[in-house]
Amino acid sequence: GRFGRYGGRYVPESLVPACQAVADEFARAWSDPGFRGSLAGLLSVYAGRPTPLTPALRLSAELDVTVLLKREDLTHTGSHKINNVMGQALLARRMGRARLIAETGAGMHGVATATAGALLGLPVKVFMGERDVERQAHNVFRMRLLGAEVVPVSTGSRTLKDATSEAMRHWVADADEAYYCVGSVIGPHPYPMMVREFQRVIGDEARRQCAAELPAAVPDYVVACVGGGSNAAGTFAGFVGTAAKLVGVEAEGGAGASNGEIGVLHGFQSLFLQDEDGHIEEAHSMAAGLDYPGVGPEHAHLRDLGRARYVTVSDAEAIAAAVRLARTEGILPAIESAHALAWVIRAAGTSDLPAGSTVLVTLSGRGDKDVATLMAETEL
Ligand SMILES: Cc1ncc(COP(=O)(O)O)c(/C=N/[C@H](C(=O)O)[C@@H](O)C(C)C)c1O
Repeated sequence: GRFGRYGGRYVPESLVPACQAVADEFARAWSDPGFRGSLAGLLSVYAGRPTPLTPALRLSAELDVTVLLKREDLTHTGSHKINNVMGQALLARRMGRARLIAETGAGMHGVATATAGALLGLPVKVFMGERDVERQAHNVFRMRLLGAEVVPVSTGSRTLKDATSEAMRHWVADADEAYYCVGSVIGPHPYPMMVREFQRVIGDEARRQCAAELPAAVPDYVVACVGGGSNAAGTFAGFVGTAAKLVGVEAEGGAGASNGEIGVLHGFQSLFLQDEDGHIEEAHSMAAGLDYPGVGPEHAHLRDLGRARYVTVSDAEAIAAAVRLARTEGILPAIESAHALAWVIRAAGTSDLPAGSTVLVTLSGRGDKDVATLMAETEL
């Protein structure tokens, strides 16, 4: 359960059996063709996979780099979160669990969990920071429409960090009946590895699509935004064995991999924003999905190995990138995904991203939930 020095399982004794039960069942399920077939079937007929790899022709011409967009915004519920939740919900049913617990920040993971609960007939309880309940109201309504109970969390910074802590506290109290559905490559072992495995469908598909469509078969760069890091980990998984350069883009205000120090939170050791006393600091990102003060352990390890590079972009750069994609390609990305594109726009034509390069960018979600934010920030 480790990625180099990172990862592990730093949980209270009372959670060890629950985490081990998930790890054991996942190992069995992941080598069971029946489970794999059920998951692949649902991802196809229900979640809408495979997602397209869309050439952004007008934007590519403007930037003089070839931009290919991996369209996780086109999955059912509108983000990559559905990939992970379908796997975990099937696992929960296989384990005979009676209900699902989840944390959410941007609400997309909460919506995906509520969706899977409705599909499989499992009650869902989603913990969400009060600040996020306000700024992602669109998704709170969707969760409730889908039959989930949304529990506002009013402790701490009232965002994702506190929602995750509250969800884990609740799981301790209900570990026999409830299954904790983690939304990113964070948490105690096996979650970071398991969520990466559920999300690697992004990278595995993209690898095949690049092999079919690119003369070089592999893009020069693979870029994805990083909150906890699951859409990036899934995308990178398809290319880590190739020569493609991997770039994770964090929010300036929530950059665990870029600005963090080693620490422990939410059951795992990784890189977290912390003060000199080792207290985990609050993240400050306009993007609720990136508003996390740490990063998944696999990314911390990839950074240490030098196999992936982690950069940050500002709120303003992300907003400008979202509007630019809308106007050059007719695609309104989630503000989280716009962070990945913002780095491509900044770097295009420089030694970081030379003219003529081919770059694959994962669009982790669609921007419906962010329309109010974008309208408020943009003179239209
Ligand atoms: C559209 C979209 N794109 C990217 C992210 C960042 O999550 P990762 O892919 O796990 O880094 C997110 C994260 N969303 C989570 C959520 O909706 O609850 C997030 O807030 C937490 C699960 C970490 C997202 O919604």
